[in-house]
Amino acid sequence: MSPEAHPRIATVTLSPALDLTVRLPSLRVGEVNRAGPAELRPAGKGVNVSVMLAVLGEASLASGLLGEGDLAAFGAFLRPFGITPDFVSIPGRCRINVKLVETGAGQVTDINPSGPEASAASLEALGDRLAQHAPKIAVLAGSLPPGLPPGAWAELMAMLAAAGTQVLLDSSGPAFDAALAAGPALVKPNRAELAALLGRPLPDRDALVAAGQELRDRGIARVVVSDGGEGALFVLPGATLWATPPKVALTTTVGAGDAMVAGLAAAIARGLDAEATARLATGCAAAAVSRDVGAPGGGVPLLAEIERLSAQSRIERL
Ligand SMILES: O=P(O)(O)OC[C@H]1O[C@](O)(CO)[C@@H](O)[C@@H]1O
Repeated sequence: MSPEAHPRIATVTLSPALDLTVRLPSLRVGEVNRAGPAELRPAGKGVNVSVMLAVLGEASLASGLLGEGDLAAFGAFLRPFGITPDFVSIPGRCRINVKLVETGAGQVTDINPSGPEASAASLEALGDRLAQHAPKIAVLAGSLPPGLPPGAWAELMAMLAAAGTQVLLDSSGPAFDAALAAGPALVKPNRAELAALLGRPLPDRDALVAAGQELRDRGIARVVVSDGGEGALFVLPGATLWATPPKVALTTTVGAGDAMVAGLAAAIARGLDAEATARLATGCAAAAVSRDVGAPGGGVPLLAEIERLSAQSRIERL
């Protein structure tokens, strides 16, 4: 089998989407808004992670549950990046997630509807397939489709445990909560998601660090908390760090967290130390924020830009 058939990293998206990105100077709610050309492209958290991994030179398997009517379009999008699509097909079409990028205020409004319903049998088929691939690392990312219980990620993790796969988890709400007990190797909530999980506000850096340590005490070896333009907290084996990215022009926040997760997956696959991990993940997120979303193919960042922003990120030991 070719090495590409067995990439060491798999991404799993249970509710992929076509992202419809519309750029306009400002959004006038309740009025007719005219905009330039819109862009529609395959996305969803794990899919975005696979694309960013490709930029970093890491082949990956993009898997998950995908509407049968979208398999061809996702395959055609992913293959040129060297990504191996391997979705379990479910009836219907995936959701269309709307991203309204206001160029004036530099803010993004996301509308993420629910996708087609998935069955327990489709999740089991996916778990079997992933266990056969036995990737070194699996990135489980995004929300759950209707039809699956909050324990869906935990169920997949149990199936991957026998294969010795390390799981990186980026989810939120009850699905995140339920997956914690299944022992992910890394979690990457943002500040709001972590506050929701712990049921208390996390108003400052001290509160975030305490919350990160709390998850470490629950047995999660790596806890990364993203905090927008402020940077991110990295509670990693041997070091607790805060990474601050250099100031970049904000084009879109869509996919910045996914880019950070890609950097984390690549860092673990490469055995990077804590500081190099924080640098790479922060550089990936900053490059995603400043990329030209209007460029053909959704403006995928260049590796050189990621390297520049990684090198310019400030790392503090806490
Ligand atoms: O699965 P969720 O949480 O609805 O997130 C999906 C959305 O998140 C993104 O992956 C950005 O993080 C978008 O591409 C996608 O529309």
